[in-house]
Amino acid sequence: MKRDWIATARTLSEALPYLQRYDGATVVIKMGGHAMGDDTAMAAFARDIVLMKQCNLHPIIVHGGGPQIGEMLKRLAIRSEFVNGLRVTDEATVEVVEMVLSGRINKRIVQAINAQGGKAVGLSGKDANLVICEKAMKTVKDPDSNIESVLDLGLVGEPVEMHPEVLRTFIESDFIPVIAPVGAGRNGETFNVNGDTMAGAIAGGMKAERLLLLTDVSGVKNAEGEVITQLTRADVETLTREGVIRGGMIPKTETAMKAIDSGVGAVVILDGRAPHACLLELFTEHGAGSLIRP
Ligand SMILES: Nc1ncnc2c1ncn2[C@@H]1O[C@H](COP(=O)(O)OP(=O)(O)O)[C@@H](O)[C@H]1O
Ligand SMILES: CC(=O)N[C@@H](CCC(=O)OP(=O)(O)O)C(=O)O
Repeated sequence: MKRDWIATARTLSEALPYLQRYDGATVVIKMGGHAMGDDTAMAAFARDIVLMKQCNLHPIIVHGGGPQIGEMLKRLAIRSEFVNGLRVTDEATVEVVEMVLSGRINKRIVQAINAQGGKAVGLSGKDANLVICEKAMKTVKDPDSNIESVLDLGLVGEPVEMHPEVLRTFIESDFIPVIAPVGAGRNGETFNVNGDTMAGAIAGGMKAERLLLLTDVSGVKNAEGEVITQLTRADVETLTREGVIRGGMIPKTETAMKAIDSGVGAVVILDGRAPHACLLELFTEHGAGSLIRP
């Protein structure tokens, strides 16, 4: 028993250099819909976020909710399809997307953080014009003919303008922002934004030290299924061309590249279902997942 206490004290002591490194740092944490666990796992995640804030880090949470949107669309008998990890979104779909993301999921996370003694505030890209979007224009290249075509994904938004002042105000007053990936259009449209894309835009706008993308795999895997611990831009391009990075991993790696170009210190793609994933990544030498840095 005594030895356990000493080990606990040693772990706390070993956190000192990391606490010093991240003192006052902004860390954007994106929790994917697949990484959201049951109430116990959510409470543990929320506790770790409150601990970070207590240690003078400034966590900003951006969440997804793809599987939960999918369930609701199914109940409402609305068909849905994904192209390159993005949901083709019509008017009926975007209504459901906003309801599920800004409503149920956002408030679940807010409540979980508040239950641990934090002060969380739920927002979407619409609040204070945080994230203004335009219709996403995605191009795909046919690998055989090399011909490029533009995809029409409907009301899928690409962030084009950020107004992060509201986040700074909240952070300075010790609030923890929890952001749903819904964006405002310039002509009153509501846009469905991929959660990773939203997290990247927020991290870029805030020049965050770290962007953590929490998902349901332990990192970016190679063709043999092994996690690649460090990735360069060239690695990402090759793996995507070869189809090893596909589906939901495409918006994550694209986001990582863009975030780094906008001044984010580093991006980590890691398994959010692992207990204390964020604390291990930030405060110990046992960081897990795939690290992408400039
Ligand atoms: N090279 C790869 N390495 C790891 N996962 C990959 C890769 N290519 C595709 N994936 C898929 O991407 C998924 C993560 O994306 P997604 O389902 O959108 O997660 P989230 O809901 O957490 O955003 C993984 O569960 C995996 O099936
Ligand atoms: C355009 C687009 O695909 N939007 C996503 C938004 C939610 C999301 O990104 O959720 P995850 O992080 O859990 O995947 C969607 O409709 O599913």
